[in-house]
Amino acid sequence: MVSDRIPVTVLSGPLGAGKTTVLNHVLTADHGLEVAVVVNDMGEVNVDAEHVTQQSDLGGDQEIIEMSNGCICCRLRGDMLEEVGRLADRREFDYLLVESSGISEPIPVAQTFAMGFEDADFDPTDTYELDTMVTVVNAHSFWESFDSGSALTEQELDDDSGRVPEEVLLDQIEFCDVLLLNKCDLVPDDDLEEIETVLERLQPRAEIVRTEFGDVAPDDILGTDRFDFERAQSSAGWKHELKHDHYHDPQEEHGVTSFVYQRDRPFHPERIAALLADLPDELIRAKGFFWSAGREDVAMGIDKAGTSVRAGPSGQWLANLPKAQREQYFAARPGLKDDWDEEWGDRMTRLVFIGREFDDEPLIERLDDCVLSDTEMDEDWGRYADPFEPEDRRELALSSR
Ligand SMILES: Nc1nc2c(ncn2[C@@H]2O[C@H](COP(=O)(O)OP(=O)(O)OP(=O)(O)O)[C@@H](O)[C@H]2O)c(=O)[nH]1
Repeated sequence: MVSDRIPVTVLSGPLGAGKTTVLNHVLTADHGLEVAVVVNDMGEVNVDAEHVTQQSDLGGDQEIIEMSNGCICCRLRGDMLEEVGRLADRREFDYLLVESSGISEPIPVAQTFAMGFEDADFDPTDTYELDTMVTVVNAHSFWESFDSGSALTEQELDDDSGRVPEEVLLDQIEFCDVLLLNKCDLVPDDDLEEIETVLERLQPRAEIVRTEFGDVAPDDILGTDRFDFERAQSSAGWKHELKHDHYHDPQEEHGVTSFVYQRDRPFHPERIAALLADLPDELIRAKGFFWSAGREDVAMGIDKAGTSVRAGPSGQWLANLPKAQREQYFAARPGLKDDWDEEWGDRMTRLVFIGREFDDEPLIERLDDCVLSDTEMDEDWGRYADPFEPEDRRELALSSR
């Protein structure tokens, strides 16, 4: 290895996807590395760490740090740094594997290793180098995760974040370098192809590896050198789609459809709010921004992950910025000028939809019905009711089963 820092692989993925199974598989594999392990579990007793110790023949010289009663992406961030700092002092290992809890959000965990954390004494960037972010996906329950949002238990969600399992799972999928599609033994090949196609749409940059009982080759997740914070952060499929310069036709493959919906006119606020509360169940992901008539001051964002839909004020239009500041954006990204409208500037709608076995045309028609008509374009939009501005100005959660 070129760097003398200790490489780190982080395993994420929902409860029961197979993270511990993968961990055990890798620990007992023949890779010649001394691996230290941090296991994060939300429960009082760290069941996972017990499993790791019981199941792997660690020969007594491997170190397992258990982090219970909290999540390493939030409450235990500082604690985790302390622990890995202590480990680093001894430096009796050459690789660090972290199994995060099912509800851990990958970005803060990655940030902790890539940038340190607040005023923690230990700076991990001196000693550690984030090598690979891995997400373990349960092929067997993948569709259920999006149908019912029941992939994680109530207890697992008790972390005050207010986020539903599908949102966390999508974060884990959209921010990673390697996707392990585990439990492939339980799913027919056709379904696996469909799931893989969805995963590719959600996260085109990741390497997808099919596994049974976590039987991954160590090289697939250790020492891959794939992690790059900037790239990981912009690697979500919807970001790619939004960056397409222009609208592209719906793409259908293995029953998976994705398309970008783009319009220059605003939506009628109440009509689009009603539609967003009633999106087809087959839609797995919807993301992007839209223009709501009467709210020329702010771009509205949509974030649909499975059955959870959030929409509300989320960003600035360049048209609202002082001219000098706007010019700076144009200088940095000349493409921005292409869609500039004389009257309305960059106000427009651009949404990405990714779904499975769904017909895009009826949805496009319904979206078009929400766009202002010619007559409405001449109305006083300020008189429209605004369903997107709740009192506390937080995002409006339209539906979350
Ligand atoms: N059939 C099948 N079962 C599997 C596979 N991988 C893991 N399992 C089983 O699934 C269950 C959960 O696996 P774990 O490895 O504990 O899952 P986890 O992601 O660590 O779960 P938490 O730590 O509780 O979040 C265990 O009973 C495993 O034996 C697989 O590929 N196929």
